[in-house]
Amino acid sequence: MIIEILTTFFGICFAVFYWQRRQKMKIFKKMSIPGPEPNFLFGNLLCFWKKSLHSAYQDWAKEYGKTFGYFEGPSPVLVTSDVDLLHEVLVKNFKKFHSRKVWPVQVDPDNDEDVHMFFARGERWRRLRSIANPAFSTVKMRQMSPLINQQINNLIDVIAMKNEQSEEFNMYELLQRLTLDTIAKCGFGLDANSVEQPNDEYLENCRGVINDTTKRPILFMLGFLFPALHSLWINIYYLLGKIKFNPVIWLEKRIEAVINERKQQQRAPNKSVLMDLFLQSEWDPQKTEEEVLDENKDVVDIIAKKRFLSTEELRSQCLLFLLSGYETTSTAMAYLVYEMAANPDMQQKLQQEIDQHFQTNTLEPGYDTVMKMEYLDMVWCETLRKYPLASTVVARQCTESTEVGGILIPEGMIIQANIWDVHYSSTFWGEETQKFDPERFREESKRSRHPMAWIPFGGGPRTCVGLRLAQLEGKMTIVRVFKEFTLSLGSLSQGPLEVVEGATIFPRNGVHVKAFRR
Ligand code: HEM
Repeated sequence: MIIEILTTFFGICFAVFYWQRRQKMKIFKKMSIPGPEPNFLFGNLLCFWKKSLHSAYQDWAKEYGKTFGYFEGPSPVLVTSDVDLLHEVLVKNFKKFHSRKVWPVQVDPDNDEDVHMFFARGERWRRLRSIANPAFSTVKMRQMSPLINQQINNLIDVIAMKNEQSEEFNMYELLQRLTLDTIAKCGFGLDANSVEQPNDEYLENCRGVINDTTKRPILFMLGFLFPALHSLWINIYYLLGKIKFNPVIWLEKRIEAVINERKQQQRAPNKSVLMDLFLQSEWDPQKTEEEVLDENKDVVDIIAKKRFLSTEELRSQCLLFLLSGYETTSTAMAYLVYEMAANPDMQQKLQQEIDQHFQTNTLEPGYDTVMKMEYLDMVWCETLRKYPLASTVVARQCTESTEVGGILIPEGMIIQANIWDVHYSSTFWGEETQKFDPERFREESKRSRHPMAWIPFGGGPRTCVGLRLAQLEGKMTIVRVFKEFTLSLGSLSQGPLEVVEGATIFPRNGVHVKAFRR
């Protein structure tokens, strides 16, 4: 009898659950948006078991057109490579699309304390972003140039050594070390030298964070399948971190120690160090909101509030900059190096431009000179067109139902930009989109192109805040490496470059090269 009652009870629960899911999954049909048929439990998530997001999106775009819908568990995601629709969502209607996609195992963007700019939304995002923006101004970039040059010196020394020993080496690995040292110096005033120290703890743990999602696939899958149980998944995540080593928690603690050390030193803030800018904005945790506002009577309340970060936000913001400063720029440079080594004629052209701007070997390229170099810019832009390595993060959640491009988007729906499809579209880039061709970025062709045709850094008010730093560091490094060396592909990087998707899309086996002194 009890067994029959239990069976009936669970049967009814399952039927209700099944019916509700199926109802939710009718949404794209009601909107007349095509897409792959979802499974009632997984949605279309099982497709990503074998394929990365960006390649599945490209395949689906071929089958269903520029705009289609799929499901992550029960959550609908509208994917689009329609540049007008993207412009509406990212730029024109930003007010209703200011939120990013909320991942199943991440902090609550509105209620948790330790939220950084990437996850924040609404007013909180506005405040965090307005504090971070000045750190990436042109003036700051000029101030950071000498610090970046110091870090590149170490890289050049290592390449010179490899050259003397006629050794093939993984340039991607070295570039990761360089970008970590640079963000450590420019971001936190730390003298790291992971370029010359193979087992650097920061590097190991940053790599650990980037690979974190792939280490807990079951937890992340559960999070996608049952998003309503968000707080359960996040608690399990932290619990696992206590039982088993978690690099995120390790880095958070180290950052906290660095913050405390810097506070105790009580020295004048260094204008070129990001953390000092944040420290000046820290809300003294001992003070109440009224006291802070009282001390800032000269400014209107809301503006006074806008100037401050909580201690938890400060720590999270620093961790965000450490990770984003390290991973993305090194990957972009690795692709650029690969293309230059694979295309010696273009490498030679780049070297000619470098030689025109820098006559001697003892060069210290700064912001103003590298920004003037036209061919370097064309090579940089074409690299990011061919390899939009952070494309999967360009997504927005609709916070208020609205019509865009003739489609009524309901509140809560995710709009995902299909950047690979845009960057490989023959409409903007001609027929040979697989070919690496910097000439696409000659000034005159740039002018006539749609503003959303090239968006490796995303678009609208939430576009990448570190764009200028990435560009400066990337270009300065390339100038110095190719001024001194000619690179050719090593035996381990012959053949087409295989890419793999993690936090970014990166070369699976690195970029192996041989260096020859010029
Ligand atoms: C080549 C290098 C880089 C690429 C390709 C890249 C790409 C991106 C992309 C696609 C986004 C999402 C934009 C959107 O949703 O519209 C983003 C956001 C962001 N990036 Fe970068 N990035 C790079 C370097 C950096 C660096 C060096 C930093 C900091 C030191 C940084 C910090 C951030 C932050 C904080 C955000 C979040 C902005 C917000 O939500 O307001 N990025 N980046």
